[in-house]
Amino acid sequence: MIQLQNVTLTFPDGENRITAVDNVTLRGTNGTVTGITGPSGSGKSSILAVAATLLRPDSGGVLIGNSSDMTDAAQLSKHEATQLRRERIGIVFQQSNLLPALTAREQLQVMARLGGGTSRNQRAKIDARADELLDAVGLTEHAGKRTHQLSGGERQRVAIARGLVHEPEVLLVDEPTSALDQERGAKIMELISRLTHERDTATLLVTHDLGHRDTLDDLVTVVDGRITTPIAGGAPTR
Ligand SMILES: Nc1ncnc2c1ncn2[C@@H]1O[C@H](COP(=O)(O)OP(=O)(O)OP(=O)(O)O)[C@@H](O)[C@H]1O
Repeated sequence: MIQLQNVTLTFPDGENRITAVDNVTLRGTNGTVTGITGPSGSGKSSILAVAATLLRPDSGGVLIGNSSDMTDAAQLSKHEATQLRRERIGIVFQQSNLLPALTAREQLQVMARLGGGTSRNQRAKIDARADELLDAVGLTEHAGKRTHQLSGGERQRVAIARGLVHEPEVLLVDEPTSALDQERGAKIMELISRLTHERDTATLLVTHDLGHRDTLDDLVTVVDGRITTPIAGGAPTR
């Protein structure tokens, strides 16, 4: 589970500060995809960056885990936050940031080794997991291809597999369909939904595109940094 609790985030804006996230409380539970939608500039990516521990909020908590093993990521040092991210959070952000020199399989192996050990046994386990995930996203045949040899949809699938290879509890996805046509976008959303349910991750997914509403388990709308509408059993607001 991930829960943002009364999170506020501001950025410097000349002599003032702009409030990008305004007292947001939002919960993502295991095995569900929670969509976050809203107009451009409303604070969606900022919410995701706080959830990813990439930005520390001015105030509020970022609770990760279940009640027996709960961490407030907002209280961690930079080093501790990096460690938490490598072990417990999967990130699939815009422009999937795949490394051009690596094959699809290597992208996953490198990511998994950052969080795991380097013994021969651990490496073998990581390699097996990378192959299993490439299979889960339908890319076994493309495992040896480098980034420029893959289509946009294939790159997005590698990015999703990479986000899951260290078996995170939380998966954070920013606009996964923005570079894809309707059909490929629908496939990516179905893939994220299936993997979230199968792997029991708490997935937060930012999207403009409500054409894929059916693949979201919950949906919240952000306007001016605030959550305005929990829809159909959506997350709580404050
Ligand atoms: N690094 C930054 N420095 C200053 N202001 C920022 C920074 N990042 C975001 N902002 C501001 O914070 C607000 C929220 O931005 P954010 O990127 O979170 O919105 P968004 O809903 O994700 O937008 P979009 O849908 O266009 O990606 C905006 O007013 C934006 O200009």
